Amino acid sequence: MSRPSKPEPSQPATSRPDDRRRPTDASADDTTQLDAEASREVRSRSLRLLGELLRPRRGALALAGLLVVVSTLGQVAGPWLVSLAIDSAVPDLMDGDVDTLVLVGSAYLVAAVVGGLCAGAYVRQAARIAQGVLLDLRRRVFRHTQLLSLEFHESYTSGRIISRQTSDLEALRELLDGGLTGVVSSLMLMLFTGLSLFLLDWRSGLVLAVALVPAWLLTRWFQKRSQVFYREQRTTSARLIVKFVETMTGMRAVQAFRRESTTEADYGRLSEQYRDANLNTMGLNGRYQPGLVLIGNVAVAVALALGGWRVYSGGLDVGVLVAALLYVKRFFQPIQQLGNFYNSFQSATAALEKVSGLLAEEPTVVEPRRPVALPHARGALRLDHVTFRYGDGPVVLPDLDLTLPAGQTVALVGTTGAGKSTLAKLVTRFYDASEGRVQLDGVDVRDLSTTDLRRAVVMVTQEAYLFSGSVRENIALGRPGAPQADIEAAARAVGAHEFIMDMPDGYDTDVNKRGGRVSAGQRQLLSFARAFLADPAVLVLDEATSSLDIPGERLVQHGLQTLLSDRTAIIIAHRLSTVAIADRVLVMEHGRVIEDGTPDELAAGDGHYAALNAAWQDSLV
Ligand SMILES: Nc1ncnc2c1ncn2[C@@H]1O[C@H](COP(=O)(O)OP(=O)(O)OP(=O)(O)O)[C@@H](O)[C@H]1O
Repeated sequence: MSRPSKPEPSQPATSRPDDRRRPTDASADDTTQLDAEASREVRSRSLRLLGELLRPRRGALALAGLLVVVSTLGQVAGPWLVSLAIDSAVPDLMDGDVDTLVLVGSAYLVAAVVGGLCAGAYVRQAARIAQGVLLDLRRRVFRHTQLLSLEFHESYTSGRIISRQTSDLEALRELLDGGLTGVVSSLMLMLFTGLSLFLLDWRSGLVLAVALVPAWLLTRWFQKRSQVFYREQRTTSARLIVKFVETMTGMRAVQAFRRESTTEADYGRLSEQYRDANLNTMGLNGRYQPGLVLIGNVAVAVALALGGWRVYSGGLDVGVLVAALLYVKRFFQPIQQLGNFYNSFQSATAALEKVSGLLAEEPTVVEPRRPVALPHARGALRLDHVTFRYGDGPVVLPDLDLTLPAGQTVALVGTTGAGKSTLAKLVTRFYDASEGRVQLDGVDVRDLSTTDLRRAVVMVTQEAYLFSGSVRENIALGRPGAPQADIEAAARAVGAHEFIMDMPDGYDTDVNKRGGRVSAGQRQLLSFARAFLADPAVLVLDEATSSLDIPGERLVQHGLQTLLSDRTAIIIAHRLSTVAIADRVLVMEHGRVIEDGTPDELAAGDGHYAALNAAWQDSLV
């Protein structure tokens, strides 16, 4: 029997019902427009996360604050000391008194040295805080994503998860690494420079205040536009990553269905959109920055003209004018940095919103608070009036009532979409029943600890996933810490020992290196060995559909029989040979068991199984 292969987990969840998406959860994170309430919620969620990350670092933050204040004071003291030097020290020197100049000069030096040292210490301190926050976040995102139930992973594409862990964390890194440190010191510098100017000469201060009006208007204009452009930049970049990851992970399907030109065209279109979004933001910067420089220079010119006139008419000392001009000039320099920062701030806010959305997702399958201990399960299974639907979707299993005695081998057969895999996912508790319960040895699986459950029930999936590492490590996953003798015994039992010994380094062969590549059948045998070593009471097996050649199938069949021995087994069967070794066959359709009996009984009848069996027999001729 052949059937279409399952959707790759990384493929977009096009068939999933979208109506259960909440505005604040991670599935809404690709939306560019949110309504007011949703965006408030998203913002407060991001701020909560930021608070959680910063709270343990309060002391370090206070120290950074102190360092930045001292370094800024050191910087703003400069122009004021210059004015003192011009207006007092130089005249004193002309009168033969050198002390003032020495005093002012020394003060300048001390201010410069202390300011410089504190600025350096501030940068290092800020970097330590930023890196600590990023480390926490990176670990949290990874840990959390691993903890989330299969339901989440089946609906959230892997491209999007990769986006969270890479480009979103990268945006936060950029902000924390460079931007934020610079902006805090820039803001401090502007504040202190403005204050010093007003204290030194309030009339020049007024020139600055007037110049701030167009600068503020320009900045508002810039902010509004860049907000849109920046969101666009981030969404187009995320789409690009998603497309890339999906194409690469689904490469086999892409090539098999000759989708190369379509995917290339799609990717090219997304790349162009990304380029346009980048050009938009850069174009905006190209107008904002020169605008600010112009306003700053006009302010300096006006302050110079007015101040020059006042010096001429005796209302202002030259030194004060020089210092005032230095202050005005300095005031505008950091604004440009603020403009730049605003961009990375935008990306980082969007990134934080998405990351906090991911972290706000909760596992749908939760560990019981007070688990019932089941250290040695026998393997008796019961599905007690189980009804199941994915999320708010249609009912997939309606009121299924089934008893599987310990030690029975049950083959599940049925049309595609009948609910066989769903049944397997309920028994292994990757999902919880919507109604009714699944029991193992009379205990509801929701009351078992994950450790007991995973020890008692093991699932061998179609893909027979191998982790990077040696053959030995891959088998040992069944029982971590198992001695070599047990690993080898497991491999021998399922018939994998011979081909393992033929590999370049035997059990130490790396499965991902050349020479370590294994065939589909061998891969299955390795996963059987892993399950054999785990020795569970219940085995759930999604039999591979890949057409093995006859010797390969025989090998796998033999391995399978040893693996089953006398444990309870549920096999989603695709081969007649597997069904034949089962004690019982369940034929499923639309989530219901429509036939139930031994293979011989059912084959002798005139139901679905008999027809299926006849077709199988014919295909063997
Ligand atoms: N993660 C999911 N989210 C929503 N619906 C799902 C999900 N997985 C499966 N379904 C739906 O549930 C129904 C049963 O699917 P299931 O995979 O259990 O069938 P199956 O009998 O194992 O089919 P196949 O032999 O093709 O694997 C199908 O209609 C399918 O579309």
